Amino acid sequence: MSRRTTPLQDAINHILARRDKNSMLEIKFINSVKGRGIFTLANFKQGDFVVEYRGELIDATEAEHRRNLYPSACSVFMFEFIWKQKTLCIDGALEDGSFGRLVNDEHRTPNCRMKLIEAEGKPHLCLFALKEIAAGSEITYDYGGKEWPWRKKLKIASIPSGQQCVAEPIAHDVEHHVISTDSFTDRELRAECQSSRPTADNSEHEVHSVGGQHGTSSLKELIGEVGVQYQELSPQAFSEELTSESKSKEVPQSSRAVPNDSACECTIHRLVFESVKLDKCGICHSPLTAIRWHGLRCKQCRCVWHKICLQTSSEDWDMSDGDVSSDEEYIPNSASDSESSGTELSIELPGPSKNSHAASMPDLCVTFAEKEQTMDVKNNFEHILNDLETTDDLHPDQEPDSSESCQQKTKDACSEKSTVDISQNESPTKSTKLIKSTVNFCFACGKPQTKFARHLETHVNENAEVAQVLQLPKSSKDRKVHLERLRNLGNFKHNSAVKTTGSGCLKVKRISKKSSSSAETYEYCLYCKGMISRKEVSRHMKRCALRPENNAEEKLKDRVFGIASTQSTMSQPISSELYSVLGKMHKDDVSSAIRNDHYIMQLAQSLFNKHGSDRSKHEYIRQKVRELGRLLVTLRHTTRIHNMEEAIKPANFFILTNAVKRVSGFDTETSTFKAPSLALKLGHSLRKISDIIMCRALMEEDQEAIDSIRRFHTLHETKWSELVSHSALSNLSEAKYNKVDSLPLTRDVQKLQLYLGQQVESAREKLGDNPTAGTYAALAKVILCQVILFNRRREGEVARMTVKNFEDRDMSKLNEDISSGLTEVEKRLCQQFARVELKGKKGRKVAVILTSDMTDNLSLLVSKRKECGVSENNMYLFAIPCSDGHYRGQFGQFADACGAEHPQNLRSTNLRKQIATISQVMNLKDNELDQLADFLGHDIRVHREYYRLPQSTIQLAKISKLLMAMEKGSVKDIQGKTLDEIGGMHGLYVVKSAWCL
Ligand SMILES: C[S@@+](CC[C@H](N)C(=O)[O-])C[C@H]1O[C@@H](n2cnc3c(N)ncnc32)[C@H](O)[C@@H]1O
Repeated sequence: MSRRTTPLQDAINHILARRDKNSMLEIKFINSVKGRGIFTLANFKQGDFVVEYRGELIDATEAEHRRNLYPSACSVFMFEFIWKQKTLCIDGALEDGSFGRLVNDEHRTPNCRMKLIEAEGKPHLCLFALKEIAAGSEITYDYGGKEWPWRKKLKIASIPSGQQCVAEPIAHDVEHHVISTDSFTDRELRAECQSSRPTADNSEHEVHSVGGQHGTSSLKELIGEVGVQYQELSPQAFSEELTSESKSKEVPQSSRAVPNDSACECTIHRLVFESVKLDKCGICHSPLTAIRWHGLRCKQCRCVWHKICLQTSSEDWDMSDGDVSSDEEYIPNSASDSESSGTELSIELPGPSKNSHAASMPDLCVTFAEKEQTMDVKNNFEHILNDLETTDDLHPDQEPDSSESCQQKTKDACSEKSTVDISQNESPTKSTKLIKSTVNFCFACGKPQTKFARHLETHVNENAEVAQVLQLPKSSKDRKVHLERLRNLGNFKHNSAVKTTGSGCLKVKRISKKSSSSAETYEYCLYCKGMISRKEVSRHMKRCALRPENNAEEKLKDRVFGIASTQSTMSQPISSELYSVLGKMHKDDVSSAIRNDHYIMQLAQSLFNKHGSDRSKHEYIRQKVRELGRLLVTLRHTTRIHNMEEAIKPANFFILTNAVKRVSGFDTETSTFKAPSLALKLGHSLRKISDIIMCRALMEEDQEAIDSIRRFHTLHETKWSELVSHSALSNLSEAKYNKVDSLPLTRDVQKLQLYLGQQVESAREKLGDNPTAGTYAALAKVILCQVILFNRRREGEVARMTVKNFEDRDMSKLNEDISSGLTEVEKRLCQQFARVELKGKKGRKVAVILTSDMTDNLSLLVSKRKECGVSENNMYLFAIPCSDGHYRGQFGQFADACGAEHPQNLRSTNLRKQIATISQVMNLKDNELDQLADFLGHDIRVHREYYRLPQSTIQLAKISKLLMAMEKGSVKDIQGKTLDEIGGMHGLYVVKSAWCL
């Protein structure tokens, strides 16, 4: 009996294979504070190897160098330890899809413990189960140390985790003794796991020695060892650790929660509002994107945060200094100037963090309602975060309120409550907070302003548009309209950045008290670009001062889509026609993700540019973008990637492929996809998106982005096939193995033909007697099937035939010269039949032949359109009354009713196969076969390859004759004969052949 692999061996196997236990573990997004975590899919036993903390092994100097280079959110992944008297580090900053780097801290009841394992002469960090771990549990271990902010017993755990970047490496509680694979046995490991199960009180101090130094040290010794280890690892960090300790004693209780960033010693952050590029928010860790976003940066420690993240965690921050003004621009306190709209709002974005904010963070607005906290925050954040001021709703089309009345409203609102949390009425899952604001973002410099018109004066010399607007008379309507436009433009740009990065606050134009507070319920006005509640947007657009006169005919019902329609000179504008195409999608998180992703919308626009004029392709466009939308939703749920631009980054390639596999139902055990074609389609779409980003980068001359996309292309070309498409293609072809052919029987087809003929007759009579939408529909549906069946044409091609196609049918007389080459029967047929040309698959011209009866019936149908309620705008011949669509040629109901033996085989695809196959039996000449293929709209190559006698039949009936002849050694008998001719002569062999025994 084979021995069970020991945990140690198991660890080493996984180390050497650089593999995680993919079938036993999974990544899950927990909340925006903790981020992702690793969860079990199966049970683990005590002592089992769970996962390796993989990354790049580097020395202390390189680690130091990288720590200075990395944004703080990346350096939390650097895990330092001592090995053979040397300080080394595993740098897990690269999002390589491995699991170990995502395991979170738990110091009271961790279920795993970190061990050093030596394999191939190198140290590896591995987690082993401290106890039985049931499926569905989060894997945790004790990071060690004491100063992790999330451990503090404060109300929230929302301290910027990125802040511990420098202190973190020394705080990871890895065993500081090297565990050599020689001296370290599994028994020891298991025993050690048992003995080292930490208790709530002492877990932080427990360090166990195994391997070289067996036995357990006393607590005192261990604390000493940890101290020594601190000094050995990073003296600077150690002293900073001490400094922060002592500082925490000096500052008031509330400031203890200020992240003790040992790099900056910031107990008080000095915030400025800045446009940042590569840094991740210190709280939610997103985004890391080439697109700039607006964040608050501490002037001292250079850390950045999203405004909303900071707001949410602000109750634990000591900002007593109050120095939170921008470097260049002081943002005044509250009063809006006469030209500030004073009506703006900020909305927290929906997204992966939405629920988690609701679940795990204190509700900011509720917190502010508590008196003491309100004072703290008001004193310290007001200048920058004055979104929290309240003003009443204003209609933007109305004249703005005077500053006095605005202030009065502010006071009124404040007296009720410091802020108004409209979302409190909403369900907890829809926890979008609406925070009233007087801030507008300047379109020129991107900074938030409360005195917008006054601020614009600073741009008067550099921007002709601003100069023009500001020279208009102060109280003129024109000036107000143009200021409003510029205000919206700045907010629109801001929102675009927020949406692209997937996090932050959206500025909306005004809030409807009736409507939901979810950001998804806000849309853009096509004219002024103001963001308005969906319910009100049509009404607003009718009256929008910026609506051009020639837009009067524009259908206001057309959906105004989301913010991803970001219009920049480097991206193509999203057309209102595309909005209405996408507006027909089912409203769910996928469609929301689509409309809020800039590059999915850009891809949709490209598809629309190509195929938009063909209405039948609209569904295809929707399908394409929905595939990507599903991928994006998966990425958002399982990773920190929020948008397609981030997903396309080379560093995220593995994450992306994993997400594609997940969406396509990849099973790691069997290496099969549930939806292999989806995986392939996503590969193509991602490539297209990367091309779109490349185009933008080329236009912007953004070398960084160009290089990044080139690297992505290289990865896509070299790795995609290995990771995704190869398996997907094999799955697809394997699915066709041994598939039973389901060709319809000729007698079934005849029954169907007969039945359809009868149905046409009765439907025709009914329509003649009583022309209603119902009788019209009955005739349209049955003739459609009749035409499809007769022509063996693709269902969609006939169904999309237009009235014009029908009216333009070829009714010309037969050319005399041509007719001389035809037989009598053929001539008669030409006189009887009409031929209609249509656009078929891949834009090929295909023909439909109509018998004289069919032509008569279709003419009747056309003549009754108006009476039966078919809209004049509906161009389809088989139009649905009161709709702009057409009927589908579905045989199902007719096939069931006609008495066929195998009604399930009576489908348009099978009927096409039947004619193609029977044509083989007829032994048509090559040119005849090509004519048939042309008529059927088949690519000739495809036709020859696929629509012949079922391969099995050909092999059994024909090739076998050849093989048997060869087996019998009678090759000379079959010389010069076709496969068919061999038949009779060698029939005898069939019985005698060994092949048949
Ligand atoms: C090595 S990473 C772990 C993976 C991380 N959760 C992620 O999604 O990338 C360490 C970071 O995770 C977060 N973290 C780990 N344990 C946590 C806990 N118990 N509570 C809150 N945040 C935690 C902190 O932000 C920390 O800086």
